[in-house]
Amino acid sequence: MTKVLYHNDIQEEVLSTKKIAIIGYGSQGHAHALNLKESGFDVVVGLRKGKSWDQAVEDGLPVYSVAEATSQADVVMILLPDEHQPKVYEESIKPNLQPGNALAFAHGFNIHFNQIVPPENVDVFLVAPKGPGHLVRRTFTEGAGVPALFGIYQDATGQAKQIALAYAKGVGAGRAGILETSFQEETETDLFGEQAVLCGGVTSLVKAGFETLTEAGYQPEVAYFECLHELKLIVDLLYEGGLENMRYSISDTAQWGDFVSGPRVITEETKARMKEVLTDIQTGAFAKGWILENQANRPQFNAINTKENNHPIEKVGRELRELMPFVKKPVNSKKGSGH
Ligand SMILES: NC(=O)C1=CN([C@@H]2O[C@H](COP(=O)(O)OP(=O)(O)OC[C@H]3O[C@@H](n4cnc5c(N)ncnc54)[C@H](OP(=O)(O)O)[C@@H]3O)[C@@H](O)[C@H]2O)C=CC1
Ligand SMILES: CC[C@](O)(C(C)=O)C(=O)O
Ligand SMILES: [Mg+2]
Ligand SMILES: [Mg+2]
Repeated sequence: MTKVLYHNDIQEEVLSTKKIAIIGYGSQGHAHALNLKESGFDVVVGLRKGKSWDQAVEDGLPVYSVAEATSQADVVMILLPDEHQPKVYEESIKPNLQPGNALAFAHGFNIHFNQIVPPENVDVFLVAPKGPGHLVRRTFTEGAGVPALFGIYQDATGQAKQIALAYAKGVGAGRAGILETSFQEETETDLFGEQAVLCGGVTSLVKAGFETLTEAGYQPEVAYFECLHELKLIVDLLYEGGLENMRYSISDTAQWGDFVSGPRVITEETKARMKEVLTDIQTGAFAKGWILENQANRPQFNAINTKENNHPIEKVGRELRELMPFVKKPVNSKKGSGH
C-alpha cells in the first residue's frame, strides 16, 4: 500500500521560520490561511481590494496587495480561481519572487498545462486537499481534517518536500492522511473525479432521477427527498464505512435493488463515456476548451449556470430546506461571509 503520512510523521520546523503568503481568500484561501495561522505559522494574505480583503481583515489576518504579500513571503500559495492565476502570476507574483522561495498550488492545472512557467530557482509544490475549502476549515475547527495530496514539481532548495509536508500538516491534513503524487496525477485525477463522479456525475444522476419521478407524475417534494436530500445520509454511511457499511444499514430490499438495478443505470456504456472524459483530460482537450471559454468571457458557462439554477429540483429544494432549520445554510449564502 502507498505510504500515507499522518500528523506525527511530519516535522514542521522547516516552515516555522518562514512567512507564508496565501494569495486569494475564497473557498481554499480562507481555510488554508486560518488553519495555518491557528497551527502557529506566520501567515499573510495577498488580495485585490474588495469583499475578500474586508473579510480577511475581519478574520484578523494581515492583508496586502498580491505584489506586497509575495515580496515579503518565503512560501507563496496561489489560491485564486485557476482561470485567473496566469495573469496575476505574470503581473504581481513572478516579478516579486526571490531565488529560494517556494511557489505552491492546491491544484496542478496551470503548471501541468503550461499556463504558468516558474523560474528554475524556486521550489514548486502542491498541497491539494481532497475536499471543498469550506469543509477543510470546518473539519479543522472540529478537530478533524480533510486528506491531502502533496507533489513536488521543482526542488531548488533541497527542502521542497519537507516544506510541502509541513504545509499539509498545518492545514490539518495530517489528521486524515497525506499522500505523495505528481502534478500530472493530481491534475488528471482531480479533473476526472469532479467531472465524472463527484460533481458532474452526481448532479446528472440526481437530476435524471428527479425528472424520471416527476415526469411519471410523482410529487416534486417526494422526488426531492428521495433523490437529493437522502443522498447526504447515504453518502455519510459510505464515507464512514464504504459500500458494505451503507448496505448494512439499508433494507435487504434496497440492497437487492442496488445489485440488480444499479448496473442497469450505470452501464458499460457509462464507463466508456467516462473513458472519453478521461482522454479529453489527458490530451489537454478539456483544458484548452476551458481556457478558450474564459478568454471569450464564459458565454456557455454563464448560460448553463443560469439554466441549472432554475431547474425544478432547485426550486422545490429551496422551499423544503427553509422548513428544515437544522440543515446548514449553503456556504454561498452565509450572512457576512466573504469566503
Ligand atoms: N474550491 C475548492 O474546494 C478546491 C479548490 N482547489 C484549487 O484551489 C485553488 C483556488 O480555488 P478556490 O478556492 O475554489 O477559488 P475561489 O474561487 O474561491 O477564489 C476566490 C478568491 O480569489 C480572489 N481573486 C479572484 N481573482 C483575483 C484577482 N484577479 N486578484 C486577486 N484576487 C483574486 C477572490 O477575491 P475577490 O473577493 O476580490 O474576488 C477570492 O478571494 C484553485 O487552484 C482550485 O483548483 C483545490 C481543491 C479544492
Ligand atoms: C470536487 C471539486 C474540487 O476538485 C474539490 C472540492 O476537490 C474542486 O476543484 O473544487
Ligand atoms: Mg478536488
Ligand atoms: Mg478540482
